[in-house]
Amino acid sequence: MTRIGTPLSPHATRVLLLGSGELGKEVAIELQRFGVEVIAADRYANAPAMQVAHRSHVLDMLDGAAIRALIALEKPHLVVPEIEAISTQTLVELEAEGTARVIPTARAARLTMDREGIRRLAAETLGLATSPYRFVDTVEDYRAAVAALGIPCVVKPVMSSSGKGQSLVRSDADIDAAWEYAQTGGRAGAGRVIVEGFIDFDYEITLLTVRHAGGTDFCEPIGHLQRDGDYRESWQPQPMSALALQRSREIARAITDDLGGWGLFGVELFVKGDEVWFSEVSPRPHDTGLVTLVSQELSEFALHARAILGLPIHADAGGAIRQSGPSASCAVLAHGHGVPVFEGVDSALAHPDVQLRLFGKPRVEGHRRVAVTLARGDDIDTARALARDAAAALTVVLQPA
Ligand SMILES: Nc1ncnc2c1ncn2[C@@H]1O[C@H](COP(=O)(O)OP(=O)(O)OP(=O)(O)O)[C@@H](O)[C@H]1O
Ligand SMILES: NCC(=O)N[C@@H]1O[C@H](COP(=O)([O-])[O-])[C@@H](O)[C@H]1O
Ligand SMILES: [Mg+2]
Repeated sequence: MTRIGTPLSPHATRVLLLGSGELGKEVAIELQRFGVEVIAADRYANAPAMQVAHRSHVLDMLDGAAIRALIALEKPHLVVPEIEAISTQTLVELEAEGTARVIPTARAARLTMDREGIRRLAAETLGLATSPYRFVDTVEDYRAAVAALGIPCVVKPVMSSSGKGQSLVRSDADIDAAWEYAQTGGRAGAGRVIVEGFIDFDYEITLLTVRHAGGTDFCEPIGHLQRDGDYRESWQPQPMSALALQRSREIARAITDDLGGWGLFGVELFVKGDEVWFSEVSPRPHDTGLVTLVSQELSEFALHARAILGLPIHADAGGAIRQSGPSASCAVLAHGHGVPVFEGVDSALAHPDVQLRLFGKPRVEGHRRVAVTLARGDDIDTARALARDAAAALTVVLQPA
């Protein structure tokens, strides 16, 4: 029997979000709908999820003592990581002490924080197909890895996300710049790098996989387009051969069973014909899964909220979560410095099958995703075109604070 209390009372069910970006904002909204007391934390003030939480905290989440103090103060029933950049070692300790229940598990947060942890688990322990890879710490070892894996290859800091510090080495001329970018673009400064052989896939997917009290279920596959290692468009369902879908589900089940716990995972896979490679996994809602805000009755955020609370999730006879038909999302990026102001919001919403989320990020310094457009269509191409057109109708003006 699952019980949920009343927020802001001694009987509250408290959830602490570690990370408060656009994905956490939607999770917070879904938890609010169940009357959960939501506490949002991040490295900066007025982060998107903080704007819809009961209260918030600003801290360096890579500082273990700060995480420990926050959990001692708030005594959350559940700790929900929303980004990778957290002192996950502290989460492992707090979970072992019985002080915190981490979603899905502290070990999953620790392994996926670092590309080395999750890659060695997937490829070496579970024997899943991945790109060939090497981890290197010095420029000499890096050059040897590029020579061994061949060009093209992909270079990434072990601690980074959304393509930060990532490059595709297409020729000898790119080798040194890719190393430099990996040393400066990672989230934890200079450090270890993964060099991956390039997979010449036909398409790539995110297979949203939800582990819940009643078992494991899958969403329809989400296709996506990435540029500079960051997502620009996603759509659902991605057409796939029956065999490729079956293999994708087998890989997703293997990796999520090993990580364990309850919650929604984004399993990233490369597909060529019937062949499938594991790329990486987020033990939390995925940016490409923003499309589920219009493509599913229960979005990935609603599924995450249900799963972590131990509530029922229902799949259809084919084993997939109910889906509403061809849908797409398009990321809106801002470039420059200042406070976003969105012009043309009415034009973006001129079509009846288009929706929009403006994240409310307080500032942009450089490049930042600040909104997403969402569309339904008779087919994937129509949905994608509608989402792109809506994004093009928006102008993000960056104003002085
Ligand atoms: N070995 C590879 N071969 C071909 N393409 C790759 C390879 N590795 C990465 N890519 C491309 O770069 C994209 C981003 O890579 P990856 O998911 O590892 O980065 P990330 O920084 O973790 O991104 P995010 O946090 O948004 O998931 C992939 O979705 C894929 O399009
Ligand atoms: N690919 C991971 C991803 O999309 N994460 C999402 O982006 C936010 C960080 O955005 P920011 O860099 O603009 O602060 C995170 O908090 C999360 O919501
Ligand atoms: Mg990725």
